[in-house]
Amino acid sequence: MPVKRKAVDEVAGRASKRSTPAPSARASPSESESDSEYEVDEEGNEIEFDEAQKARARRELDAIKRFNKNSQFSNIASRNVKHSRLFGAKDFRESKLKQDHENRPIWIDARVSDGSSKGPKITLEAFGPNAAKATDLLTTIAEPVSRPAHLHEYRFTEHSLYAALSVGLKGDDIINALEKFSKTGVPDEVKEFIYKNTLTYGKVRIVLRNNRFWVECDDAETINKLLQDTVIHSCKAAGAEVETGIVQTKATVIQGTEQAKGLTQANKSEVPRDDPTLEDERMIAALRDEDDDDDTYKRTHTFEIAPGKRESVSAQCLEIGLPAVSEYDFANDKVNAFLNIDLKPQTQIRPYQEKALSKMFGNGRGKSGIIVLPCGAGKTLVGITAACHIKKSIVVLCTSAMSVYQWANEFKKWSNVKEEDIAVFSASEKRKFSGKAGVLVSTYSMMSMSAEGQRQVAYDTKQMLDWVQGQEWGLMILDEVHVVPARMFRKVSEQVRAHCKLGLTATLLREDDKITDLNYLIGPKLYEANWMELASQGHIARVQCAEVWCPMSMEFYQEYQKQPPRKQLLFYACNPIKFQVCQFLINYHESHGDKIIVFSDNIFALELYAKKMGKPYICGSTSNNERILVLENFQHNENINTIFLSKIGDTSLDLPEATCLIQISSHYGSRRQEAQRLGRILRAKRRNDEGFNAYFYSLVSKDTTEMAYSAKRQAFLVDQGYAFKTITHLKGLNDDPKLHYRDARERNELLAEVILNSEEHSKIEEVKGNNWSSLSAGGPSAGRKKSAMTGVRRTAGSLAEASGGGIMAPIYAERDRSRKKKENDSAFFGKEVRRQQNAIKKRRDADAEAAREAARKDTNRRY
Ligand SMILES: Nc1ncnc2c1ncn2[C@@H]1O[C@H](COP(=O)(O)OP(=O)(O)OP(=O)(O)O)[C@@H](O)[C@H]1O
Repeated sequence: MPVKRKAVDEVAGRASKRSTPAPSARASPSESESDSEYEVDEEGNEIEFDEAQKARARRELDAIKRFNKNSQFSNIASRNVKHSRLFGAKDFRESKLKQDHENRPIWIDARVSDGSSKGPKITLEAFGPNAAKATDLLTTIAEPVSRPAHLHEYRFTEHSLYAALSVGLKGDDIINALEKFSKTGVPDEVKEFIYKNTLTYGKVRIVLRNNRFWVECDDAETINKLLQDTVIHSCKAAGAEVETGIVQTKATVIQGTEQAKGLTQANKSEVPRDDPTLEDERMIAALRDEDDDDDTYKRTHTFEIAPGKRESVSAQCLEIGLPAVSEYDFANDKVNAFLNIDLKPQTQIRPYQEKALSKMFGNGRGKSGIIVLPCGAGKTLVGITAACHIKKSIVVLCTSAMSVYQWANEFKKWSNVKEEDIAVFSASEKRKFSGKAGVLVSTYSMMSMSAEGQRQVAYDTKQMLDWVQGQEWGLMILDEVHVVPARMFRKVSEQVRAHCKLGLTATLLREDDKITDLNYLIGPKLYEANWMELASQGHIARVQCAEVWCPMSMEFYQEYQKQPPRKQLLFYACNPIKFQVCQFLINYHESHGDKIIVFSDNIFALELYAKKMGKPYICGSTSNNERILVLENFQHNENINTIFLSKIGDTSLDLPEATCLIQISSHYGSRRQEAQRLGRILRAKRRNDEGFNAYFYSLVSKDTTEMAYSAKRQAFLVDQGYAFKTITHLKGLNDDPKLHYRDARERNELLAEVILNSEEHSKIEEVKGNNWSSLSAGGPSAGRKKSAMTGVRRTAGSLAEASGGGIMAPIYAERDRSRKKKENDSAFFGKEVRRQQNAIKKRRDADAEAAREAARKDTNRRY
């Protein structure tokens, strides 16, 4: 029996088999009419209409046209979208679709600014034909804003256009490519925006070669214009003249790629080229960084800048509308010592890692900027490959002492760098490399301890800082770059004279607006990976996300409403129904072979849940040995399938066994924390098993402020394409006899505890002494060795800061624990003091127990 599919549906805006236009799109009637007369059978084969059917279709079409003519929608369109603008989104109905718009996947919004952000917006139909090629183009010329499953949104910015220029594209190339992919043509406003930003950007380059700065331009006219400016002219090196020469602009082959290993291009695993209708191979080749022999060499005009005048030239170039970009010509740097470092032969970088690096080394020179890859996608290897490419001294800055050792180990794991060529600068270890060039790994806080700083700098630290200052560094790698505030970065820049900077992060976002600082401090975002694409390729796990609504039990909700906001947290975190949901999910996933991490920022709730369910937990106060024990058991003991973690487990936790994550209390509306936590299960070992999914549950107490926070927290992940399902009811929850808090007495006791503790414990954890060395890639035992070696304590900045809400997320102050211990041990009255402290503690515990008992009785009486 044939299934009728009339193309009139399409005119009415409904979906058809042939095309999937954007919801508000309407093809011009002539195009629709020519398409209108067919039907398809169950196999999908087209069948011709007979005359009667054609007549009926025409009548329906006429009716729809009449309706559209009279409808309010057609009025909006004819009024040139005067009102639709009020709704924020672009209405494409007034745009004329191209004849073959079905083969073209992008919509371009003509508006250069929508009030909140600048730059034209592009919407990509990720399901349409040519979407893969259009994605290649858009990731090269625009910034991804949001990439859910079917419709992706991008935006042009000055920086994204500059990044496009740096891989050899020109303004005309960009417009021509857009024209090919666009359904409606490139609006004039957008062309103007592209020309304006590509005409000047990249025309002037400040190149660092052999420790001397040069101004470089492609055309003589621009260099003459610069020299006519009195300020720039005065910054020219004494006796320097304009030199004209040829420079190599071809991208060098990135190590660790198949190309580097001499494999043929034909064997490359890349996005398939499925479309013969679009023929601009040259543009596509540029996007894919393929060989383009014509562009290998280019003529340039240069003059040298006088020592110390680089900043002035840069500022003046900006002033006269010719912003200069900085490049490091490392291949021709004969002054700085060569570092013998290569990736090990067996190291193979992944296609997205190669793509990210090709943006950095697009024309054979090093450009500073930021690479954004999801947690667990291998940022470390990207940094190491960049180091192997530059082959000069490298400095790596991380957020904690633990990461310092991880980076040093990863260098040894992936590259052939010699042990003696790796220097470490942390609170507990200060080791220089022996040769002229090497790799130094340190923390932001160590490196920003300047002589004029607030803290007294120890002698060996000062020695080390002087040594760092006395070197020229080819590349500075900034790990977790989103946490670095401008003032700290300036301090670091004073210490480290780096020719090129690479920032690495998974979440280029903070709840304050400090993230834009990174643009001018480090450089533009060079590459941002698509989380969903990486998941579909098996590089990170596929994750099902769900928000589970947990109604508050009646007695809890009554008390919750009476509390001031600062005390409410404990009520919604300890909601007995939330507890039951958590227990139910744990039972369910354990029985399905999952390993589960439960996260709680609130320590009272963490302990309550973990103790009641008899599961191990780790928080800031847990000793290092205990942490290692818990984690080792989680990894290797089949009876330990669930652990509870406080926020100290948000980052740096490498537990590929974990396949399910449940969040019971979190840091308000922090999008970053949500993404970092999700990152803990993205590395799941079983990610390539057939049909495997990891699970991320966020438990939210219904009708509380937690719901608003939860929506905000999810925003970043939703933009990455994760769909959060809302679960309002768990089947079987009410009938499960094993669940706690099923009877009112038990709930009342819990309520009494919560009331009693709400003053003191309605907070989230302050991270102190967080040493995650045990969680490194080397596994728990590696961690044990390291922690014994380092013996450092780290205290974090304020909590708001840690989530990005303040000026600085974890600023770690490191100090030697052994010294503190010695001080305590040598205290003359040490023993007596400890005895008295124990007595006081015992008395306090007894008082607290008595108060708890009284409160319990009181609540039992009331409910
Ligand atoms: N090209 C590659 N080949 C094989 N393994 C890789 C490759 N790239 C990364 N990995 C592995 O992926 C895992 C995650 O890498 P890494 O720790 O660098 O991720 P990350 O992006 O820094 O994560 P996070 O943001 O959570 O710190 C590591 O076990 C690493 O060895």
